[in-house]
Amino acid sequence: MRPSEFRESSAPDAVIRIDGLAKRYATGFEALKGVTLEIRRGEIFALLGPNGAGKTTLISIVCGLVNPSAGTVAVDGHDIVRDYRRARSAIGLVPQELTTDAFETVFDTVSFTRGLFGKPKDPAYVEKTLRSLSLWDKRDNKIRELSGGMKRRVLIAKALAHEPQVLFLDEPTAGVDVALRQDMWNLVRELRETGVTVILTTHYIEEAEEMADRVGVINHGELVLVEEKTALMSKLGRKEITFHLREPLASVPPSLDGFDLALGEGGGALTYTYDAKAARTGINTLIEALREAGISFSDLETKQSSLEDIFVGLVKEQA
Ligand SMILES: Nc1ncnc2c1ncn2[C@@H]1O[C@H](COP(=O)(O)OP(=O)(O)OP(=O)(O)O)[C@@H](O)[C@H]1O
Repeated sequence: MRPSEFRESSAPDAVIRIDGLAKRYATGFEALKGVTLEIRRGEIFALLGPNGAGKTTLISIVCGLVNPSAGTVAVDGHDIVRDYRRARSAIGLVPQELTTDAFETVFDTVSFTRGLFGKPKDPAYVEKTLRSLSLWDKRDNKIRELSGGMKRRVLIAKALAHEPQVLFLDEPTAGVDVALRQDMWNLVRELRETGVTVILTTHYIEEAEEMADRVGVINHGELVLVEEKTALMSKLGRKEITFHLREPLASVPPSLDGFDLALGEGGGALTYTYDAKAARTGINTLIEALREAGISFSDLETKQSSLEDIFVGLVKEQA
């Protein structure tokens, strides 16, 4: 199966439906090559991918900032092209950095953003949002007077100002310290409790592991994998141990059949794949079995599978 043909079964309650989405920039570069994806209402979805994979392009199209070359996107049932305003008002976008409003107060900037979406003034809603983000005490502070962490919270408050159903977070913890990262993660979980669907982009596996219900991996403009987080993490937890043998083997002896082994380097290396998170990895038993089989090794090395390996594996599989 080619990555561009990747399809998941249709979700019963999808808040976003992306179908065959492609983007070719004016330079001729194909940033998206037919992405099909459904985001379920109320989930936290992490979009992972290396630099230049197409994450920002995908989000920008869904948010109406970039025009697609082909394909369709519906947000809460509204087509992003034909019914742009309604689709856009269902979305809150949290950018990476705050660029304006430095002299405005926290309360005013959030109220103003609400107005931009044509929503009537609702000081009670703004208060509730600021309280939920621990910003209420800072409501009369100017934004430039806030710490970096508080500024990030203001970005979220602004994105929530018009009561969107879906919140996009673009690299929410890029360049933030560990404490603030934990803080952001808690915040996102709390948002989900309120029924908001959250889609975040990240380079950090750890972030996806902590927060996401499902993970999508995008590479070279193609969605190469969409999986429940737990299933993906078990793949990421796999490790390899390679034994460099003193004497090359023609084949793996039958006494070692019970182990997940692969013979490489012309029979000179034996690689064992195991689950690093399992209570029993089987390494000790394997070493005993090797000794019993009279196989001795001169060196060994271990390797943790990374997101990169998963990409490589997926690309190979689908080539
Ligand atoms: N306006 C543009 N014109 C031409 N090419 C573009 C344009 N915007 C993005 N690209 C190219 O499209 C590809 C995907 O870019 P995109 O910003 O979507 O990637 P990304 O996954 O968000 O990367 P990062 O993690 O670095 O933010 C890149 O190769 C980029 O150079």
